[in-house]
Amino acid sequence: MQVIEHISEILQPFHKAVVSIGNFDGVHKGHTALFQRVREKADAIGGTAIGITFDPHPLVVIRPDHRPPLITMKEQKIELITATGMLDVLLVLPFDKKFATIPAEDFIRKFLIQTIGMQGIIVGPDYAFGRNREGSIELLERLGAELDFDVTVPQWITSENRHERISSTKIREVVALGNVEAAVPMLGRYYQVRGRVESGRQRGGRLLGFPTANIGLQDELCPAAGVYAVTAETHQGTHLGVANIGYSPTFDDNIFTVEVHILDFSENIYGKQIRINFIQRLRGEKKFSGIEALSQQIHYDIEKAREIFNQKELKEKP
Ligand SMILES: Cc1cc2nc3c(=O)[nH]c(=O)nc-3n(C[C@H](O)[C@H](O)[C@H](O)COP(=O)(O)O)c2cc1C
Ligand SMILES: Nc1ncnc2c1ncn2[C@@H]1O[C@H](COP(=O)(O)OP(=O)(O)O)[C@@H](O)[C@H]1O
Repeated sequence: MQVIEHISEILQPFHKAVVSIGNFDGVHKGHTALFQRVREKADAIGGTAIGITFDPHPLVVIRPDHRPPLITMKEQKIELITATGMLDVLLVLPFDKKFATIPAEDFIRKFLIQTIGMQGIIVGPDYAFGRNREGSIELLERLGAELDFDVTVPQWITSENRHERISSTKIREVVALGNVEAAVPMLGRYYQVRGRVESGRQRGGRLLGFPTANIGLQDELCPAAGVYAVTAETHQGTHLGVANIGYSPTFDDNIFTVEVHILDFSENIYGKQIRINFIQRLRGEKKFSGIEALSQQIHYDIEKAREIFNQKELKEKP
């Protein structure tokens, strides 16, 4: 799949472009289903399957106070869309205030038709884009009749066990509540955060006997404070781990951290990139009477996490 991040790289329209446009935050199963339809339609006409997304998320530019926490940052979004194997081209359009003022009709005529060569578009049932969300399905259908492109609006995709439609909003809700398991059928994978290992308060290893790799989050969605069974991906591969999110109330410094103790691991990974995949929530954060009580509880957390990994058979193949 070709990734294009600057419009100037598009030198001529694509051959029979079939497109889907969206933020695709999370690249969840609903998004994958749309890409599948794009692939099928492109194959049917011998055309090019194209995804169009924006960076940063438009709300970050238009209404920063209403910006949603992101399920996937740009890098992971591109990786996941690539991994679906369904698209030929992904356009990641730089979104800024000027872009936000383009009337939807101009965007369709000048960009989608003239620049891209669009012959078909597939969008979800509530999709609208462009200034003031003028780019409605009605507008697409009206211009489709005039300019001769097809508009396909597939049904909502629902998750198998929840019977409700899959959406980035729903995924944000369950993850924010710590119900990371509920996100799995919607995402088709575990919820993941990524970051560079920063130095913390030097308590984990020395004081507690459980060193933790601390990472800082920016715009990402953060699971509710608490303790989780996780897998941690380092440059060495995938390991089992226990993560703690919150303020470590046993100590009084009141600093928010996202940290992971990686099981059976003793390397210095300061400055390295790691990824944390959330398998299951174990408990909420608690204030303990002291270091010994907290340390004992972390032992129990690790036992519980190992049981979960064994049940899920994550041990051999996390
Ligand atoms: C699995 C796990 C569970 C934890 N649970 C708690 C908790 O319930 N309450 C708490 O105050 N701190 C908890 N901690 C956080 C420790 O207090 C924290 O790791 C320690 O302060 C080290 O911080 P540092 O990495 O910045 O040195 C937990 C840590 C881990 C790894
Ligand atoms: N099993 C492990 N899990 C996580 N980090 C580990 C582990 N073993 C060693 N480390 C290293 O130790 C560091 C954490 O030690 P810690 O005492 O908690 O200090 P800090 O306060 O800087 O987090 C990690 O950033 C990592 O480089």
